[in-house]
Amino acid sequence: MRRAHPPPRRRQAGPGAGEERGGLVLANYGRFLAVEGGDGTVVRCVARARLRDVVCGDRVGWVPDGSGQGVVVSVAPRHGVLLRPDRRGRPRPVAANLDRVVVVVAPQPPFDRHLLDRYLAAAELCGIGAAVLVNKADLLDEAARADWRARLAPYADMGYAVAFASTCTASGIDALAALLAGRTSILVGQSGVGKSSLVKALLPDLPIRIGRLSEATGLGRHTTTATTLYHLPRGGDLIDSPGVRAFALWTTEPREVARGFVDIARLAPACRFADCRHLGEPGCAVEAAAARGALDPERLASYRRIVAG
Ligand SMILES: Nc1nc2c(ncn2[C@@H]2O[C@H](COP(=O)(O)OP(=O)(O)OP(=O)(O)O)[C@@H](O)[C@H]2O)c(=O)[nH]1
Ligand SMILES: [Zn+2]
Repeated sequence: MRRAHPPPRRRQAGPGAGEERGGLVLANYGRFLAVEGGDGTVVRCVARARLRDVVCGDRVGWVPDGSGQGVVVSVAPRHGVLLRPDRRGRPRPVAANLDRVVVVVAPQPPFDRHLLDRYLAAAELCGIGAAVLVNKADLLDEAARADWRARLAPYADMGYAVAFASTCTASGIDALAALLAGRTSILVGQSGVGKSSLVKALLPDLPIRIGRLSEATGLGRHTTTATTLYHLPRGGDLIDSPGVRAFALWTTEPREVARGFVDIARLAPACRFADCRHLGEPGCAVEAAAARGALDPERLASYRRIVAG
């Protein structure tokens, strides 16, 4: 539960304490954060102990500690926090202030529809918009591309942007850059679909940026595995999260899971029972819609698989 009243904010005061400045968390290395100050410089910071889970994408207030490092003393209210379950299954933030989750799929490794549904449900539950990107489009002839369009048509109908790209031929990369411009996005998807390749295609100077970051933070070997925010050349930011690209939902509670399925959530108010779980109850409008072809039966199957745990 959120507290009705936030605890009073302790003021940083006294000799030697710098003035509070605004910053953006570029990366989180566990104990240390890389914070970009207003002037674009990057400072290594630690967060006040009471500030739990300061993550990549957070807008923070920080003060210099007098030795070239900083202390994060406040975190601005967030929107679009992507969660993932920790080892005990409790939701923990991965990144904050996200506008879009881009779910990357590809002809190779074999497409896993259930996984796509899980990613989209996670984005919905976190209140973040989502898009589906078919990478490795170079492997698709015209007929195969039409198959993919048909397969993803239900998602386009739900309002998700569907795009094609290839990092090999560079086709679709410009369109992807346009889709990402002006927003903060994160790429997720199963291992091997080409997320690293896409990040490299979108940020041609990636090794230089990683070098700058590790220089500024003095945390060389951590910088390639940490969740990191990069400014995109055309505006907007891309968060690359190598360690957390595959994630499960943190809930199997039917009503909560159903909120993650926009097509099911739209139908649910017509179910006979207000607390219908869409698991075979009489008068279930969701099941009826799947039976008459108004709901993709595979979406209902995905929903039921998540609820089954
Ligand atoms: N044909 C084809 N292969 C690609 C394309 N993009 C990436 N690949 C290949 O797909 C394989 C996996 O690419 P990665 O970028 O490492 O995939 P990833 O999704 O980052 O994988 P993880 O790091 O395991 O999550 C590599 O062998 C790439 O060369 C593409 O557009 N077309
Ligand atoms: Zn129902």
